[in-house]
Formats: sequence, C-alpha cells, structure tokens
Amino acid sequence: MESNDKPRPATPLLDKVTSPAALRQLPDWRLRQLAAELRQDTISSVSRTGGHLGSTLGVIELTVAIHAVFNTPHDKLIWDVGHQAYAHKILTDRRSQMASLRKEGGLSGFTKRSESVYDPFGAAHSSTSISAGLGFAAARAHGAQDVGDVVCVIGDGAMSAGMAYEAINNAGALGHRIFVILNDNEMSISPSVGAITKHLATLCQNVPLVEIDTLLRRGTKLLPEPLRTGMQRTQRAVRELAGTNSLFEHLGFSYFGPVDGHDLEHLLPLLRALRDHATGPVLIHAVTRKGAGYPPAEASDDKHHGVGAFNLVTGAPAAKTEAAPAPTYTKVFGTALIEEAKRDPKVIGITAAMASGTGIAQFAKAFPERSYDVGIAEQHAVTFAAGLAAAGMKPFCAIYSTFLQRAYDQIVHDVALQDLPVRFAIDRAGLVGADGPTHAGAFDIAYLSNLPGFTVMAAADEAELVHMVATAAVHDSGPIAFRYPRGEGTGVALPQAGVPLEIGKGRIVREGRTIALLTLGSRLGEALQAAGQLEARGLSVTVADARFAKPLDKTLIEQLARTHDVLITAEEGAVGGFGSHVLQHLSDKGLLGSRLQVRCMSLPDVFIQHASPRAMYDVACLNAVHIAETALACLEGAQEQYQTPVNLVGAP
Ligand SMILES: Cc1ncc(C[n+]2csc(CCOP(=O)(O)OP(=O)(O)O)c2C)c(N)n1
Ligand SMILES: CC(=O)[C@@H](O)[C@H](O)COP(=O)(O)O
Ligand SMILES: [Mg+2]
Repeated sequence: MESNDKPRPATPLLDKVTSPAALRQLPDWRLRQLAAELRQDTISSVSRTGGHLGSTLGVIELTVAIHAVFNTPHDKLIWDVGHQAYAHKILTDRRSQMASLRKEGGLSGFTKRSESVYDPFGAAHSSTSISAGLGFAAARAHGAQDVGDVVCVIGDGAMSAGMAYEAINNAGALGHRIFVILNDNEMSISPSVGAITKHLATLCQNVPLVEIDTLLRRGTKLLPEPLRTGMQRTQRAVRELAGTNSLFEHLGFSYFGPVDGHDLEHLLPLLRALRDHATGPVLIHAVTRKGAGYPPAEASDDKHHGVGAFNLVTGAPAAKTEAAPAPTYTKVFGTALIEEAKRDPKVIGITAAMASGTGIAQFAKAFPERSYDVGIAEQHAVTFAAGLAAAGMKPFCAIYSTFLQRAYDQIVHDVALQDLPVRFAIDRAGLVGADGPTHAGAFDIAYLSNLPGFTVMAAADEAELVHMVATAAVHDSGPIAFRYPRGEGTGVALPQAGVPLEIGKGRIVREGRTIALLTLGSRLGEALQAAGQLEARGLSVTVADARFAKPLDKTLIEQLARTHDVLITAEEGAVGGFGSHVLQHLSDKGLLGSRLQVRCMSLPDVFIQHASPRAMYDVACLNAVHIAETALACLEGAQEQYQTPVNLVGAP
C-alpha cells in the first residue's frame, strides 16, 4: 500500500482551530503543538498535490506566531512571493481546499486577493512585499479604515532584488510603523548568492537576540530604570551589546536579530514587545531552515523547493519516473550553450536566481568561470549583460519570460537603444500550468517585437532551439531573443550541431493550396494536427513555421496571402504580437482584401487561471481543434472568433 494512501496524521488541535481568531484564544504552550500539527498537515497535503513545500516548512512557526500576535486580517500580513504561504492558507479558511492546490479551479500556489481576505496583496514574483506593505502603512496614515499593523515576510533570496531596497529606502525615510520579517534560510531556489547574503551571515554571527535579552533581564537590577521600560533605549542597549551594525539600521529601520525563527518561546515575546512598543519601521531577522521538520526535504539540495506529489515516508516522487520521451527544452538549451561556449570563449551564461530552471546550472558545471548567478535581479542581469556585450563578450541572458518583464526598461534603454548584441534565452514562454497567470510567458513577443533592431525568434521544437542558440551565438548586430516553452520537447531528432538560421526567414513545413497555417513557436505541432483534421475533410493545407517574429519573413507572408484563401497565424503570446505584425504588413501591402480571410490566433486578452498547460490552451482556444475550426469558419466566411468563457477568467 502506498504510504500516501495512509490516513492523514492526527491533528486534534488544528482541527479545532478554524480561524486565526480561534488560534489567538490558545495559550502559548499550546501553540507549539499547533505548529507541530500544522507542519504534519502541510507535509501530508503537499505529498498529494505537490507544490512549494520547503519554503512553507521553513515558516511554520513564524506563521503561527504572526497570527497569534497580530490581528489578521485587520492587520495586514503580506508574504513575499507567496510560495511559502501554504500553512497560512491552512490557518485561514482554506484547509478544506488544500487538495485542490495548484489544480484547475483550485487554490492558487501563491497568495491571491480574490482567494481570501487574509491575502491582502497577491504575489508570485518576488520582492514586492515591502513596497506593498509600505503602501498599506501610508494608506493608514491617510486615514484608511481597515488597515491595522502591516507585517511583511520576505526571504533572504527575495532580499537580493533591488526593489526590496527601493522600498526600504522609502520606508526608512517615511518612518511609518511597519514590521518586516526577514526569513533567512540561506536559500533562494539554490543557495543564496551575493554580498547581501554575506552581510546577513555576518549578522547571524552576532549574539542571538534571546541571549542578549536574558543578559538584559539578569542585569535589570543593575540597569537604570529607563532601560527597563523605554523601548528605544532598550533597543540602543541591545544594539550596543550585540555590536550589530546592520545595513537596515543605517537605512532607518530598527533591527532585531538574529532570532531563531523556529522557537516560539523567542518569537512570541519579541513580536508582542514590538507590537506594543515599536514606533517606526522594524526589521526582525529570523533564522530558519528551509524544509524544516521533514528530513527528506532538509537533506535534499534544493530543500524540496518545488516538488510533485511524493511518498510521505521516503520523500521520493510518487509517480514512477519513466524515461522521458524527450529532453526538456531547458536541458537542450543548456547543452547547446555549452557547445557554443566550447567553440567561442566569449560566450557567457547569466541567470537571475534560476540556475537550475534555466539550464545555467548545467552550463556552470562546464564553464564555472563564464557563468553568473546575479540573484533575483533581472534588471541588473540585463544591464550587466549589456555591459559585457559592449565590451565584446557574448552574454546569454537566460530568464523566464514572466520574470524578464521586470527588466523592460533595461531591455529598451540599455540594450536596444545602444544596439548591443545581448542574447536573450527566454524560457517558460507561453502558458506554464500550475503556477498560473503570474508565471505565464505571455507578453515577450509583443514587448520585444516592437523594439527597433531586435531580432525575435521562437522555437517550434527542440531541434529548432539548437539552431536558434547557434544563430544567437553568431549574431553580433544588435539584440536577439529566442523563446521556448516549459517542459519536454517534441522528441524530434537533435542535430549534431546547431546551424545558424538565415535571419528573418521562415520555412514551409507542408505544402497545400487553400488554407495556410502560419505558426510562431511550438504551436506548430498543433497546426500540423489541425492540418491533418482539415485534410480528412478534403481540404488542402499549407503549414509554415515563421521562426521569426522580427524581422518578419515578408516574402513568405505575401506568398501565403496571395496563394491561399485563408491565412491563420497562431502563437503562444498575447494579442499585439506576431499576428498583429503580420496583419500590419498585409495591410501595408494592400493584401487585406475581401478574397483573403485572415485570422490571428493568440492568447486572449485575459489572465488565464492555473490548470494543466493543455487545459489552459483549451481556454485560450489555441489547440489543434480550435485551429481547425477557425480555418473552417473562415472558409465559410463566418466572422465570429472564439470567446474565452467568462467563468474561467478571474482577477489575479
Ligand atoms: C522576480 C522573480 N524572479 C524569480 C522568481 C523565482 N523564485 C521564486 S521563489 C525564489 C527563491 C526565493 O527565495 P527566498 O525569498 O529566500 O524564499 P525561500 O524559498 O528561501 O523561502 C525564486 C528565485 C520569482 N518568483 N520572482
Ligand atoms: C515560486 C517560483 O517562482 C518558482 O519556484 C517557480 O514555481 C518555478 O517554476 P518552474 O517549475 O517552471 O521552474
Ligand atoms: Mg530563502
């Protein structure tokens, strides 16, 4: 019998605690039991659904302590990224829905305003919590009624992003009362990197706050009266005793730490004291362990950052790992980049805290001195790459489509305007599944293809990806990007070596006469299936792979338009991308006449909620059946387009 089929762990106390208000009725000594049950419940639940386990396990005690001390939801608890909020979800009205986590129609894997009043601010991209929290604090100062205290929980990884410091800079100057809990587990998805990480480690070498506190209490009689009661003076004394000299203090925050983030006996009195006495911005440095309390997670390299369903006893994946039919696009990219780097010493790999997710970890094993993990710092990654390119290097900036959105001004101002040959390897293009709309790679085609001088490619399969890496490696005249989806490739044979593509040239994959399906990226497979379905109805179909969203293969587009009755474009990107450029070109050439029926199939103008990628593409009406039906409708002269069902569209 699979251990996952075993009954859930007994949680007698948690079963009674049906709200944070009920939790606040418990005496402190029972909160430890509550935390233990919450941990077991979380592990058991995630063993069935999969998800971001390690991060939540690291904040179990913090979650309990915050809800015990602060009056949520009137007090605003803002989780950075939101991937560590599963225990918070269990405590805040969503326990019964945990089986639906990250599944179609179910709970989001992140915090989400539309899901609960206990999620005052949604997230999934990192390092937004302090800015948002400061917004709440400022609103309170302006008289907003339903805003009590503001507590932001931000990880050490998230603390590598510039945005966190922009917020601290502002908060330190404004002086509003706000609590920032820095959850320091020395881990991002992989071990945290950078000078800030070193600074935090130095702070952790200070005498733990609890020992200072004991010292203070023991020495109370010897201390003058104001030290016992005056919070500000006590803080100063604590700081002097601890000898802390944290960056945060210099920026106007009161710094408290390090404190053991798993010890409720330390956390509760500290949070209560601060709640009762603090006047301005406060930073509490809590030291935690990612994956805490679940040995398989603690022992794993990534501390079970993100896992599928697993066996509760061993921590091993529940599904037997059969040999994958094809390598992932990420793996193919990593291997191809290594091959280019062997040929060319100028090739550099850059990741923003996604080394394993982007394949740069693979590259770093082969070329450690030519790879950079800059932390969660996409903006910096892009301008850093621009600097490298300006000095003659060949930087490959490997960033997920959704996270590259962060760096748009850097792409425009530092790269495109200076025509610098930065190579953008854009992973997770299109819909990604369980992570949902926050992680969808929807916009890059649109936001890159409108930039002068940019070359934008999309890989139809993993062999194409190898050629696009080679194309980017030799392309020295201006910026170039290539995008590819999450997950496994199609299983096509991989070329021995990448062969640079002719810039701005697409390819005809199958020739027909009546209907032309022109795809950009990996909808090619769906288009070929659609062509098969249409052929079964006696229709003659051409399928072409555009390869380039920019520059357009104008000759190919004009040829398809002149020789077919129907032209359909399909792409895994938002409205305003490839199809729009094709339409513009047809219009410029006067080819949009009554004879030719044209349809642009793109992601619809809505945020599609999490589900399997296939189900999400069904919502988007971008699977083979939709392409075939659109072609038929065009032939019949029907004007209506697919409409996305309204009930599947919700606020992010
Ligand atoms: C802007 C952005 N870039 C990258 C990511 C991917 N990402 C999600 S969680 C994470 C690590 C966060 O580390 P930390 O804040 O320390 O939290 P922990 O998982 O250690 O609890 C990263 C890089 C993201 N969510 N947002
Ligand atoms: C929380 C977060 O942003 C990442 O952990 C993300 O979920 C990773 O996604 P992939 O699984 O596609 O790498
Ligand atoms: Mg961390």
